[in-house]
Amino acid sequence: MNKENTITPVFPAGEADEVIIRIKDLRKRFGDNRVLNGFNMELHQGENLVVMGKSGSGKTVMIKCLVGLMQPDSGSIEVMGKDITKLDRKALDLLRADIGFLFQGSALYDSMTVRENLEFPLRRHKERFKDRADTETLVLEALKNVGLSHTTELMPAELSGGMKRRVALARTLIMNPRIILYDEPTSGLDPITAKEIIELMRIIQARYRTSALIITHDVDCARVISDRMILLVDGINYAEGTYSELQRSADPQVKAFFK
Ligand SMILES: Nc1ncnc2c1ncn2[C@@H]1O[C@H](COP(=O)(O)OP(=O)(O)OP(=O)(O)O)[C@@H](O)[C@H]1O
Repeated sequence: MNKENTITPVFPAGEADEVIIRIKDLRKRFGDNRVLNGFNMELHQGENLVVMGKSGSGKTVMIKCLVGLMQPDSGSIEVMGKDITKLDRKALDLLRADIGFLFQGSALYDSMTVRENLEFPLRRHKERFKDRADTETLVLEALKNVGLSHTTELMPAELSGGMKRRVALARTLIMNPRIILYDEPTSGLDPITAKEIIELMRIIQARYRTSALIITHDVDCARVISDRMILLVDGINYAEGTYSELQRSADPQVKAFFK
């Protein structure tokens, strides 16, 4: 991938081969509907991993299991060395503070200004941030990182779709997460705005050395952002590799993703 080498990381990188998330033999069914049938995945430090799967293939179910919102039937999920299926609520909450989410719809609070939207997670996790710079500085820094320094006093209704997503990303970054989970980060955006968001994701990964799991249908997004990809078919990690490796595959199920 054509990584930007002019970006200075603000946090020291971890070990490149350190596994941040390890999912083993994950299984989940709803009645007769066997959604995950032994899914395996490893996310490494600093990596952008894209998971692609058809609609209804179980991507959301996998993410919900990963963050402890859904209990799998079996399998193990280790996040930064902890098996999340065995954590109590408090420990899970603590772990979740290291994980940033950028989900469909961005979900900003409509009645709050951009500044208040960004302050919200900081207030919620006061303990965690007591040693960091003051709120004002953190908010401005996060907005600057997404190119929206001028929007602090605006309401979400005054922002375009792309700007909303940038603010949502700033709100995620302000938490200084080690992992970011993106669920369809470009859905609903026009191609140019989608490109801008992808570029921003790339810059953020380079600057913050976050590890990112990206769920997308968007082949262009996968091509630009992914270091590695997993294709989820029939509830398993059907194929894995770089974008160009997978694109060259002769397997009809793999080819179908690149049409
Ligand atoms: N709580 C639930 N109860 C019953 N079935 C569910 C539940 N959650 C998901 N499913 C089923 O699991 C399957 C996978 O759903 P999931 O939302 O993970 O798909 P997806 O790959 O994220 O699809 P999309 O790309 O359209 O968002 C679907 O058949 C869905 O109906």
